[in-house]
Amino acid sequence: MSDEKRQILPEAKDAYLRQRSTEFEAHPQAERLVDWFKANAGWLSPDVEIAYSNSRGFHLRAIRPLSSSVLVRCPLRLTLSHLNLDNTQTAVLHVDSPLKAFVGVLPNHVLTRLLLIEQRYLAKTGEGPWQPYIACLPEPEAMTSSVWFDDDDMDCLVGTNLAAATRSTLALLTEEWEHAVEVLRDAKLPTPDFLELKSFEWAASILSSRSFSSDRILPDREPFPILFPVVDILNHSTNANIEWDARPFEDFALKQTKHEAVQPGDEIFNNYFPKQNGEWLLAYGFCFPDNPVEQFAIKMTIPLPMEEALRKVGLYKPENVPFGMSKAFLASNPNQEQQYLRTRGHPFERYENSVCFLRGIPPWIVHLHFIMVLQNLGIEPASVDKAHPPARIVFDILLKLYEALEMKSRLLPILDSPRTFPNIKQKYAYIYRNGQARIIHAVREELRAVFDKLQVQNQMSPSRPVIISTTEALIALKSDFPEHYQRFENGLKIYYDTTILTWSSYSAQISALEEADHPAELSVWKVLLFALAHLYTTTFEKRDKLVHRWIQALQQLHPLPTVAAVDDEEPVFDDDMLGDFVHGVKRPIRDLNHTVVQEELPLELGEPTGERLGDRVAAWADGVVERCAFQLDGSERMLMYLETGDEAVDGEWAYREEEIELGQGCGVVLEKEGE
Ligand SMILES: C[S@@+](CC[C@H](N)C(=O)[O-])C[C@H]1O[C@@H](n2cnc3c(N)ncnc32)[C@H](O)[C@@H]1O
Repeated sequence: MSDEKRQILPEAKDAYLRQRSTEFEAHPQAERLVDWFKANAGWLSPDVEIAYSNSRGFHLRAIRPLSSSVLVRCPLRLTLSHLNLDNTQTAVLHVDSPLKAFVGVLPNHVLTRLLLIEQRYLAKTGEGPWQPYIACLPEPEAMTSSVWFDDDDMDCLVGTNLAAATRSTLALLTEEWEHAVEVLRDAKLPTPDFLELKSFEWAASILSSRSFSSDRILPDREPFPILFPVVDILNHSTNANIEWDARPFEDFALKQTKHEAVQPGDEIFNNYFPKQNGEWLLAYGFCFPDNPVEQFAIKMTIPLPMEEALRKVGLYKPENVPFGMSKAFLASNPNQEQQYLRTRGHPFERYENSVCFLRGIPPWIVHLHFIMVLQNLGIEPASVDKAHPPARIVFDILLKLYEALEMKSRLLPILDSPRTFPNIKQKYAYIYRNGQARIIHAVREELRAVFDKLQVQNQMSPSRPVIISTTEALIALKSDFPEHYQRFENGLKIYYDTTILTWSSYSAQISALEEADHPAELSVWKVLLFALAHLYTTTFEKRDKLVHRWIQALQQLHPLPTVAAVDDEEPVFDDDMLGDFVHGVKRPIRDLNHTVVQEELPLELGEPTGERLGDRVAAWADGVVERCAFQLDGSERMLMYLETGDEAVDGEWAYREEEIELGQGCGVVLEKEGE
C-alpha cells in the first residue's frame, strides 16, 4: 500500500480493500520462498503472508491480527554476502565456487556482486542454495533506479544533482566490472558469459536496494552489505512501526511495535530510515512527493589559485568565521563534502546564523562568500566585527549568494505535472526533480524577499538602507538639491535624449536605452554618483541631506582614490560632459518671443578641496558603480544598495530576528521561472 493510499478516506476504504484482495494474489514463488525459509531455520509469523502485486512487487501483509510482535527472523546461516566464499567463516553457508580464489584479491563488495550473479545463473536452472530466494528477486526490466534510466528517462533529470550522480555511479560500476573481469581472466579462469556488465549492474542494484549493514549481526568486524532473505521482502514506509532486532552472530528479526493496530489485509512495512529523494531514486528506484527530509546538495569547488589567495587572507582561521556560525565545518574539506540547502521548517533544523535569512545556507558557503567579499573590498578580516559584520558586507554576501541561486533556479524550473507519464521511472524523476526545484526556489525566494523589503520604487527614499534605481536617486536629488537636479535633468536630455515628464516615463526611457551592450543606466549611475559625490565634496553645509549620507556611507567602504592613483590614468569621463551635468549646460535664454537674449555661461568645474578632485571623484564614481551596481532577475534596471551611514539604522534589516514573510515584498514582482 502506498503512503498516499494509506491516507484514503474512510468511505473509500472498503472499496479499496475489496479491489486490493483481488489485485494481491498469492504467488507460487513466494510460497516456495517461505517453505525454503522455514526449512532452513527461518521464522515467519503465521499471521502474515508474502503477497505480490504489479505495483508493490513482493511485500508482507497481515492475514489475521498479529499474535506477537515478531514478524520475521532470518538466521545468519541463510544470509548472502562475500562471507559465503570464505572457508574460514563457519556461521554461514559455503558455496563451491571458483570465486573463492578471489577472497582478499577482489574487494568484498565486488565479490558479493559476483556471487549474486553466479547464484542467479544457477537459480535459473533450479540450482544453488538460495534458489527460491533468488527466484523472487526483481529482474533488470523491473528495476526503476536511475541506474536503469534510458536516454529519455535521463532527460527528465537535466539540471539535477542526480543526473551527475547516476553517471558517476555507472562509470564506477563499469570500472569495477572491467577490473573484476580482468582479474578473473588473469587467473586463467574462463569468464562466464553471464558475467556481463548488465548483470554486474543488476547485482549492485539488488544490494543497494535490499541489503542491510552487517554490523548489527556481526559487530566484531568492519560493516559490509549483507542480504537477509525474507526480511528484505518488506516495502518501506516512513510511518512504519518497526523495530530491528539483531542477536549478534545468530539472527536478525523485524518486530512490529504496535502489532495490535495491524488489521487483516494491511501491508506491513519496514522503515529503511529517512533519506533524500536522490538517494532513494539512485539506490531503491522510488521516491516521495513532499519528502520532509529533502535538501538540495551543493558541491563547492574552490579553484586552487583562488583557494591559495583566500587561505592567505584567513579562510581557514576559526576566528574569521562570521555571524556566530558554528566553526565545526572548517574541519571538513570544502571541495569534497556535500553542502545542503535547507528550507524553513526543515526537520534537521537550519544552520546557526545571526542573519536569519542566511540560515538555509550551509556555513561553509556563507563563510567562503564572507571571505571573498572582504577580499574584494580589500578589508582585513581582523578589522571586522565577526559577530555582526557591517550591513554593507552582509548585502554583498547576499547578492553573491542570490546570483548563484538564481542561476541554479533557472536551470531547474518548477514544472507543471504532466497528466500521465510514459513510465514509472519518469514519474519518480519528476517527483525528485520538482522536489529539488522547490527547495532551490524556496531558498532563492527567501533571499529575494530581503531585496524586496529593501527596494523602493518611484518614490522618495525613506531614511534607511535602500535598493534603488537612478529614478529614486533623482527623486532624492530633486528633493535635496532642486537646482542641481535641474542641471542634471538637462544633462540627461542632451546626453541621453531622455526627458523627464513623469518618473515612470523616465524609468521606461532609461530602461530601454543601451550603450555598447550595457544598459545606459549604468553610465547614468556613474555620472549621477559623480555629481552627488562632487556636490558632497564641494558643499560644506546641509550634510544631513539623504544624498550626502549615501555618499558618505559609500566612501567609508570605498574611499576616494589618491592623486597618484589617478595620475597616469586616462580620465574616465569627458570633462565637458561632467561640467554640463554638474554646473549646468550652456543653453540659450529666450524672451517671450523666443528670441535668444543671452547665452547662459557654464560654471567652471571647481576643485576647491584638492588637486585633481574632478578626476578623483570621476574615477571613484566609475569604480563604485562597476563594483556595486547590479540587476535583479534579468530586469533592465541597474540598482544600487545605499546606506544612511548610521550604523544602527543600516544594520537593522540584516540582523532583524523575525523571518520575512515570503511574497510580502514591496519591490519587483518575483519572476517564477518555468511557469
Ligand atoms: C527491500 S525491497 C522490498 C521488496 C520488493 N517489493 C520486492 O519486490 O522484492 C526494496 C524495493 O521495493 C520497492 N519498494 C519498497 N518500498 C517502496 C515504496 N514505498 N514505494 C515504491 N516502491 C517500494 C523498491 O523497488 C525497492 O527497491
